[in-house]
Amino acid sequence: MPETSELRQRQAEFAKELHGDNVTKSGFSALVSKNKSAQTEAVAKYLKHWDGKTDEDAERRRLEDYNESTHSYYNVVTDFYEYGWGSSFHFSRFFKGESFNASVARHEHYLAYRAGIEKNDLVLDVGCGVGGPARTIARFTGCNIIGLNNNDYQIQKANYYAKRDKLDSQLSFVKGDFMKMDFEDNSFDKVYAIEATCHAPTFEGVYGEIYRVLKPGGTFAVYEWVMTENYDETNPEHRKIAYEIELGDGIPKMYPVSAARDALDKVGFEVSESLDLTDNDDEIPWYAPLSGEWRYVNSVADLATFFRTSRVGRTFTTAMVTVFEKLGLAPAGSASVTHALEEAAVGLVAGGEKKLFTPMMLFVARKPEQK
Ligand SMILES: CC(C)=CCC[C@@H](C)[C@H]1CC[C@H]2C3=C(CC[C@]12C)[C@@]1(C)CC[C@H](O)C[C@@H]1CC3
Ligand SMILES: C[S@@+](CC[C@H](N)C(=O)[O-])C[C@H]1O[C@@H](n2cnc3c(N)ncnc32)[C@H](O)[C@@H]1O
Repeated sequence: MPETSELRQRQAEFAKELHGDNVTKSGFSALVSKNKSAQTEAVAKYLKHWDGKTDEDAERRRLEDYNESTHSYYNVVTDFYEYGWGSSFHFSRFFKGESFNASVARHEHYLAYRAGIEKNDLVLDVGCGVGGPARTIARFTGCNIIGLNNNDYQIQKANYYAKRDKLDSQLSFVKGDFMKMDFEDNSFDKVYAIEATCHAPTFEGVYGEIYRVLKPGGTFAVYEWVMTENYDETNPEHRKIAYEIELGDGIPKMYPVSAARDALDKVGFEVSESLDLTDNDDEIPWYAPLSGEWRYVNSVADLATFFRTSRVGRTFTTAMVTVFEKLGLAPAGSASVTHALEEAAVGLVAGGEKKLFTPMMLFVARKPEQK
């Protein structure tokens, strides 16, 4: 069910009740500052469909509730993401000698390069998070970016960070559902999406909206989350891994790469690139931080990140949050969020190791000039 004006208003009011007005906090200090009853409600809204079932009816319920479910997911995980990962909520390739932050930035630069983004372009970032990639790409290209996001808390943070970094003349972040955008047809020179459109109930729905708002001749570039051609939905072990990724990452349904590729064709794009960036012989795999393999650490600066993302670090965080919750310092339900995130980590690493899943299926597509 796409966003309605009533849903938009209700989500904005709920976000204010849950997070308050202070978006400068992150991590644990943000967690303990939440309105406790609102946080418990947000956790329940996120987890209500995750009952272990993968039958058609369960999938239908999750797909129908995609907007509220994803909005709730990011209400309860954003502070954990910033604490454990930073302000760019995506994976990247890693190269020896390159720091975690350098890898993240290079991954964003590469997408901007493949999208052909130029100075003064008006660019749409679909599912913009707290604006990490938009800040990097705006600095890298000199373009102007509008970030679209259906999570109020993240939009507030993104606008705050843009002002803090003196990028607010190039960047703005607005509320909206990428399945039903408020933008006019043919509004943007370029569009990109980084690990966001996988939250859509259908690729055709979100890609169709992206096609509509892109100018004729414009380019769309995306890092998409898909199951690879090795994935077999009828294989219980495979389906369990996909379910862990869906549950732990707030995704109503993980689709195969063919579904994304077919959707691009169906809505009218001319696809010039379709490349799984994990299909390589990199010494350090994209899931390295979640694997807990310390041999992958490239620099002292990365030790804190690798600790927080490793199984040991995740267990420590879960233990801390559990104690905070028992002492009444953290809202009820906070520990269950860390358990869901643990499922995400386990499913993502398994999906990566078995080559059943990729978080960086690169598609580059063009909207034809008007005939
Ligand atoms: C949800 C989508 C489409 C993309 C997000 C990709 C990643 C940024 C996240 C996926 C799993 C997340 C986890 C964490 C940070 C962000 C992710 C890697 C934690 C390391 C944050 C700290 C917690 O204690 C453990 C989390 C494990 C999962
Ligand atoms: C994993 S985060 C990636 C954020 C950002 N692209 C980055 O790389 O940091 C996915 C983003 O998609 C947004 N999102 C999910 N469903 C959405 C929807 N229906 N409409 C707009 N944004 C949505 C989430 O709120 C979140 O900001």
